[in-house]
Amino acid sequence: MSLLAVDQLVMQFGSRLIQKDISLKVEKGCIFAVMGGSGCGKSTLLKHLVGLLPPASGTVTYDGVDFWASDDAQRNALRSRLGMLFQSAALWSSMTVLENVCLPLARQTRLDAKQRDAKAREVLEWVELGEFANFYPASLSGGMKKRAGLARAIAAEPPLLFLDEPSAGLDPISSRRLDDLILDIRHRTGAAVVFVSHELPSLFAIADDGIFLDADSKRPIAHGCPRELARQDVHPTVHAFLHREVPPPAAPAATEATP
Ligand SMILES: Nc1ncnc2c1ncn2[C@@H]1O[C@H](COP(=O)(O)OP(=O)(O)OP(=O)(O)O)[C@@H](O)[C@H]1O
Repeated sequence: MSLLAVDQLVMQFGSRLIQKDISLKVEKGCIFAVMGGSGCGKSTLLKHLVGLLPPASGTVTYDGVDFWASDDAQRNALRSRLGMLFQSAALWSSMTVLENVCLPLARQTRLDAKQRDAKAREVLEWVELGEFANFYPASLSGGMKKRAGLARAIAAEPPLLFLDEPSAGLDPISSRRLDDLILDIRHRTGAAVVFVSHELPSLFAIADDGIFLDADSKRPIAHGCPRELARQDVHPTVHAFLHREVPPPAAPAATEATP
């Protein structure tokens, strides 16, 4: 049974279709990339997966339990097994970095205050922010905020982590450090990671599997490891994305000949 399985998911806002036919599986320890051009629906897909937004149809199952068919108590139990890093890191600005990282420990574990403090400090050391535990988010750089958000996402050691563009806006060295950190988290905790990214170096360096969502046809047009997809004969849009090329113009739609 897969840690996460998505079957025939349809994403829609009102009558506006965003994506359909989304099916995927994520196994323990897998780093899974959600790829696609801007606006194709990657962040929306993550929202459906982490329980923030119900899909129009289709199923999302965790260890065989259908998330959206579950009752509130079951959903909350499933949500507590997921860690999430939002694009903006979404740290609480009125709390110190340490307090931010303690939050999921208070909600999702039975640790007492002293144990929570010790665990949060350990995780902050891990992301190299040990010295910044008592800083407020406003006094951190963009890369440090991302790492603080990552520390908060992993603190309770969830088996599944969702990261929305973790390296967006980072310089190449910070981005590389974040990639190494994600690999290290997988190595240390065995967690699976689902991440959205446009960053080719990150996609090639860390993803084992993935899905490519196409904005034009509004459905996935490739499944697989980005490194392997880059070597294969794939849809021209996927090829252009993975090789950083301008895609060839789409063939004009067939029209009836006029006399
Ligand atoms: N709450 C909403 N209501 C209506 N439409 C929305 C909402 N959220 C997103 N959309 C639309 O859904 C589409 C997909 O948005 P989404 O943010 O998921 O794309 P994305 O692939 O993550 O984009 P990017 O790579 O630019 O971050 C967009 O056209 C967006 O305008």
